[in-house]
Amino acid sequence: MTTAFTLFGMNVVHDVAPVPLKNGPTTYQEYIEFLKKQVHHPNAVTPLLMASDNDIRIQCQVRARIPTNEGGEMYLHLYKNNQDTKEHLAIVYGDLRSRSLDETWASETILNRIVRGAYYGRLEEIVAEEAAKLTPDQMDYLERQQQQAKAEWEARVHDDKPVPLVRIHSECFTGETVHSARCDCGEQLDEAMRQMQLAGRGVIVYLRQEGRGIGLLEKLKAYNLQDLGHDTVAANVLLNHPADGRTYGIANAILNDLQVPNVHLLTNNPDKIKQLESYGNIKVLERHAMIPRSWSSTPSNDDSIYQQQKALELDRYLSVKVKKMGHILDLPSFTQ
Ligand SMILES: Nc1nc2c(ncn2[C@@H]2O[C@H](COP(=O)(O)OP(=O)(O)OP(=O)(O)O)[C@@H](O)[C@H]2O)c(=O)[nH]1
Repeated sequence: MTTAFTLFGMNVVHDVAPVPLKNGPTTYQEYIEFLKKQVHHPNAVTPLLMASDNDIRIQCQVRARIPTNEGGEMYLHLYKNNQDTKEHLAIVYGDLRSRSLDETWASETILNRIVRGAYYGRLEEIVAEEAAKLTPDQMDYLERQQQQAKAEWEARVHDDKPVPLVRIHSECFTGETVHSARCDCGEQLDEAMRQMQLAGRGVIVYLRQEGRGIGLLEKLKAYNLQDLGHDTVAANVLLNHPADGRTYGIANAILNDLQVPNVHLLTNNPDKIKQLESYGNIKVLERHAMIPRSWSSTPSNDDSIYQQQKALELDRYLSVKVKKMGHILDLPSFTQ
């Protein structure tokens, strides 16, 4: 019983004392019915998707806090758009806010807003054992606390905030989930998160463009062609796909929604910079190189044959990105 209570029974940390409870539901069933009305308000409607300059429409539909193993935390933002059916994400560090998430939906309750993450400040449990005592007064309490938290957030916002670190990262199930050593994707994602956590501010736009846009099915076929000796570019082409089929219009719209007109972009890929800036609303003030970990030190002869073989595959992949895809990276002498 208490699990359901803690799901919805959250509040913003502030020094406002909870209002005394009165006229509340008296049974568990009454309490659940009361909360359901707040969460699934019959008249709450999704607003029209937000239009951006390039006619790509996106909307942040939900945001949630994610604590990480390293001790920091970020806010995951989930976006819908009018270009595809994918759930693109923004991993946000620090005080950046989504315009489309913060919009007020018709007839929504304060609990609607909290459940979809459009709240200010921080949430903490206020309801556990005594949940059945909750009353509509509790909603007024949340309402007042949110107004206060929003006012505090607005008072803290200054124009002179540092330019945020930004990474536009394409999904790589093999590199990020099953830790494939064929590519550096997992390593790059971890490094971007590490740097943003350290800086306290930043965004990783996580695009569902698996396999440079060809999808996992085709990427796995491409891996078999690579095992026959074709490189990562040739394998795509042999399967009748472009070497890189990705676009960055949705990333541009997401960054626009998060109100970051200037960015320091973590990338080696010139195409990302060119495409991102082509819409005219976002400027890449600095590019920060993503140097592969294995290229920042010379490989050791003590490595096992297996490790050397693995390193060879990754080096080949990285070299092709430099030689054939124009990535901006110095090739270490041992790959030439
Ligand atoms: N088709 C194909 N896709 C691959 C292969 N290895 C990795 N990928 C995909 O390549 C993409 C890499 O994305 P990113 O790391 O965002 O971009 P990048 O082009 O390497 O550029 P930066 O990392 O920003 O320098 C992901 O979508 C991976 O799934 C491969 O061998 N074949």
